[in-house]
Amino acid sequence: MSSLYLASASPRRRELLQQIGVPFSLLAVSVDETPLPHETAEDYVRRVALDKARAGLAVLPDADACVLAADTSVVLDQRILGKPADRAEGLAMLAALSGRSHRVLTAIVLANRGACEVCLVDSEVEFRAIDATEAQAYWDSGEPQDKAGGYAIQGWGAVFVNQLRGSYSAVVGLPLCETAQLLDRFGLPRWSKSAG
Ligand SMILES: Cc1cn([C@H]2C[C@H](O)[C@@H](COP(=O)(O)OP(=O)(O)OP(=O)(O)O)O2)c(=O)[nH]c1=O
Repeated sequence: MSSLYLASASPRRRELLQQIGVPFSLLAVSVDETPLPHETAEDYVRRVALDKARAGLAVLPDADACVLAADTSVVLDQRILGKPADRAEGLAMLAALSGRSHRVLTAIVLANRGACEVCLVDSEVEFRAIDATEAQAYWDSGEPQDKAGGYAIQGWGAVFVNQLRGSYSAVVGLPLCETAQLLDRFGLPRWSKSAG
């Protein structure tokens, strides 16, 4: 049976994959995450996830192994919100997200040397209004800094979310239902397959 490498430095993705009982090793990859001019948000997350998977395949220690990679972006009015570069950008993101709905796009890629599958998961998150004092306190907590859109639904940021339509695990960074389906297609083990 071939082994699986997760091409990610995200502790969230690692924890989510562990949650469904998948044996895997980690691969460190680094790709350029700058959006291309006129690129749609959907094309952007797909491309970046594919780039991460390709970068993983290029450094695979085992030629028969598979690579899993993902990319998550918050999208507001077609605008891609990545990780905030600094406090000012983080506060501007929270102000823009306050009191309205946005989309969270997560693309996952599972690939080996002979096959490559991509899946895009689109979720909608609605925030209640956030005032400036609360936004500043939230930024100062340190939680938003390495998160797309400058918040974490799995952390203190949960208090902003009054509605979610879609996949909670996709918003956190790895859609588990779709990931399990891809793993099954590649014949890779997860809890229900290995049980018994
Ligand atoms: C919206 C949202 C994002 N995030 C995180 C998930 C991702 O780690 C991060 C989006 O950035 P990504 O570039 O998708 O991932 P990453 O750089 O953290 O990790 P990798 O090495 O796999 O490229 O934002 C949350 O943890 N919670 C949330 O609610």
